[in-house]
Amino acid sequence: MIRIIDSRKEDDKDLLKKLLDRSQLDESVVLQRVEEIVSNVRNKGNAAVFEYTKMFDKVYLTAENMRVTKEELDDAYNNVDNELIEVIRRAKANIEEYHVKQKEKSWFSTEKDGVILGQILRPLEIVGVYVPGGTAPLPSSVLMNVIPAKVAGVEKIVMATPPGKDGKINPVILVAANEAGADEIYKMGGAQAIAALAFGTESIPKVDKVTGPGNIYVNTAKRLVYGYCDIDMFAGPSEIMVVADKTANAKFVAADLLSQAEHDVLSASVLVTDSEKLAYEVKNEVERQTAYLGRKEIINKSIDDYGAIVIVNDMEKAIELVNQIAPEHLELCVEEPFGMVGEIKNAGAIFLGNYASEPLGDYFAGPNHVLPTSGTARFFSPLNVGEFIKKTSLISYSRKALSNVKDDVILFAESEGLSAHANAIRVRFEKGE
Ligand SMILES: NC(=O)c1ccc[n+]([C@@H]2O[C@H](COP(=O)([O-])OP(=O)(O)OC[C@H]3O[C@@H](n4cnc5c(N)ncnc54)[C@H](O)[C@@H]3O)[C@@H](O)[C@H]2O)c1
Ligand SMILES: N[C@H](CO)Cc1c[nH]c[nH+]1
Ligand SMILES: [Zn+2]
Repeated sequence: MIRIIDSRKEDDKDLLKKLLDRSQLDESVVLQRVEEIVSNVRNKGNAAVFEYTKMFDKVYLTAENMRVTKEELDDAYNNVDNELIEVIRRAKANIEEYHVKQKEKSWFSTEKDGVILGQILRPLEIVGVYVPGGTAPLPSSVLMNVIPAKVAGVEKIVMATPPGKDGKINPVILVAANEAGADEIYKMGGAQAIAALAFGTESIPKVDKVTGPGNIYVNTAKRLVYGYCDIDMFAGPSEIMVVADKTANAKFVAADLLSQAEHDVLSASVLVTDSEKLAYEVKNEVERQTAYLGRKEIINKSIDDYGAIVIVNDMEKAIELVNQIAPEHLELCVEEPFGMVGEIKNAGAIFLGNYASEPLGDYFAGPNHVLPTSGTARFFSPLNVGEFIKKTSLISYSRKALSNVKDDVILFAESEGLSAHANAIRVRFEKGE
């Protein structure tokens, strides 16, 4: 049952703490477990991937069956409705259109006296994208990972996703991967998949970056491989925070809270409102709607553990809570949502008004749904085209230009005791040069 916290009368500190740390597992135990998985995959390659896939996914992988074949892709098209394939194509078009706008360009600027400075942008050559599949296969996450990589111009996109108990990948996932342009698809999940992508195995190419959401094992593995390759962010169990005033529709708000609660028992769904009437209406709606939804076990557990309706005195307090929690998704169901948006410092994605329902962003609107969770929207951004691009600086100076600044550089180098640095400048102005 969703609890009501009246922050006008009681402390909300516990709620904050609970929402920001939802692993329910001892972090050091998870870390130790994942360290072992990552190191075994690094040292033993395929054999370790097979062992962990058998252990966690109950599937027997071999070097021959771990990669999705052309026949499996063709077969997937026979098992997915044409109508759904068309929806995937329309979603792809929207996501592509949005992400193309993120593309930055290389630049060069010519300063005075023969100085040319610039920045070259190049796509990463090979990336690994992780598509979660433990609690539900998520074809929409295929599009959200692969499309920005494609728009960036990445040459090879290697996808990993856990196989179902039958050893197969969900056909909609395969269709989405093919439509979006994934180059290779491997049937593996969890920490072992992240390690295999980061270090490579006999069958899996080593990648420059791993992106994508996942559970605590996936995210911990991403942290451990960071530096051997790049990663995007911590994208863990889904979250939604709704800020609503008396103008909001209780039915809509409850439905949107439940939409994220169904992802995972660790998902968080929080309403903050200055209307006591709305708070109780939403509570009733959450119960009424849960009764007719699927995935009840997950919904009930996540709502019990990480669901809350917080009544606040005013919207200032609501905004303070948003900025402390830094939610993955924030809905502003208030009379003037655009008036409030400037106050929000920390949120992965902001949905404005009663008709920008969170699932619209999950599937179709265009912005990326791979978003930072557990308070990390304080410093991480949504997955974007820039994540698949690296930058190189360019510096060109004429003799005259260097001569203008040589004394400054020499003095600075000597202040660090680095005489060879100073010398490299000085020799260029010795007699005869
Ligand atoms: N933040 C985002 O952008 C975003 C987007 C989509 C989904 N999500 C979240 O991603 C998560 C997906 O998690 P999931 O579990 O469904 O799928 P997952 O693919 O991340 O994890 C499944 C894998 O976990 C591994 N695993 C399971 N139990 C293990 C154990 N005890 N020890 C070691 N490894 C183990 C298995 O190898 C399995 O293949 C959900 O919480 C969902 O809310 C987040
Ligand atoms: N809401 C998830 C991100 O937290 C993304 C998703 C995929 N499918 C449905 N929803
Ligand atoms: Zn969702």
